Amino acid sequence: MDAIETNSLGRRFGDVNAVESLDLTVQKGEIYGFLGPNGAGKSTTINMLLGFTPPSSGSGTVLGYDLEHESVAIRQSVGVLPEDFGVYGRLTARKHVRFAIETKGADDDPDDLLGRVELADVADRTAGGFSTGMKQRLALAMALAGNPDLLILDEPSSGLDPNGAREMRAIIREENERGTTVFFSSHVMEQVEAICDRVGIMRDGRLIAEDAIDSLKDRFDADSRLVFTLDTVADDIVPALETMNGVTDINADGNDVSVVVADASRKAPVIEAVGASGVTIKDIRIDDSSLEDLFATLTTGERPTSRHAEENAANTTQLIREADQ
Ligand SMILES: Nc1ncnc2c1ncn2[C@@H]1O[C@H](COP(=O)(O)OP(=O)(O)OP(=O)(O)O)[C@@H](O)[C@H]1O
Repeated sequence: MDAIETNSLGRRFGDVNAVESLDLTVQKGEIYGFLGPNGAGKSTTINMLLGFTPPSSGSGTVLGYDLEHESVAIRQSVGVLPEDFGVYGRLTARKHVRFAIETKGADDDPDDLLGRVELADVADRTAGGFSTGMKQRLALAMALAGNPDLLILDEPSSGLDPNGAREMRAIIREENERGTTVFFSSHVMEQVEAICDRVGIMRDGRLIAEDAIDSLKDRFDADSRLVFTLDTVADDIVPALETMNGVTDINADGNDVSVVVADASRKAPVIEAVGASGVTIKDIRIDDSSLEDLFATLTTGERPTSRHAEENAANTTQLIREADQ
């Protein structure tokens, strides 16, 4: 049994097809990133999964429960972090969590749940004075009540600074390592690339791609760019590279030569060819397509226009990966 399965699930609001013919499969134990720009249909999908919005067509199950007829059981079994979560300013963190435990009819120790989100030290403080990151983590502690097999997190990192987002990712990973399936929606691509096993990308109510991130990059011809800084650019180097198999674009600018290859396996032959041409390579920079590029390609049909934006995206992803290690 999959954690989430939908079959041709759809929801219309008047003329708007908010979600259309959605076939989604989230396997047990995975971290699944549900991506899409504003208005793509992510929240409507989550609301249907939780039984808050009835579907106009199709069907689905969450943890084996039918989403139309067993939504109470779904809400009892799933931990949810809603996008618009608000705290009760005068209640302590512990009281928030105790409330969630009682609502679920569970018997967790509130301090244990607060410890799992790094809030044990502030259990007696009122939540009104918490930072955005602390509020998000408090909401996550509440979602953990009842030891859910599935966590549905709607934009869990929204409004967080890089440190807050990193803490959130570490906690999500820990919960996943305890065996919890995680389904989270986001439009922050780097967050998803840094943590998810698989992603599904929504556009205009439809799931336009679903796969492991690396496979998605392969499938959508994500390219790699090599930027060489040479001691001198010999006249024949650009024509020689142009004839190489897999090279799709070349630009020479001063002593910099930038070469785009269609897939990552073509990088090594290009580096060898430049080395063998007799020039001295002073520096090589490699930019692999990031999920940000892929997302832009899939959701707008265009590659990012600014090289700078691409570099930023690649660098940010790298920084997030390094920071998480
Ligand atoms: N209650 C509603 N009544 C009318 N239209 C709605 C309603 N809820 C959603 N929609 C429309 O359905 C489409 C999908 O919206 P949805 O909120 O699911 O997208 P989303 O991907 O979650 O976007 P965001 O990232 O902005 O939250 C949008 O065109 C939205 O305007």
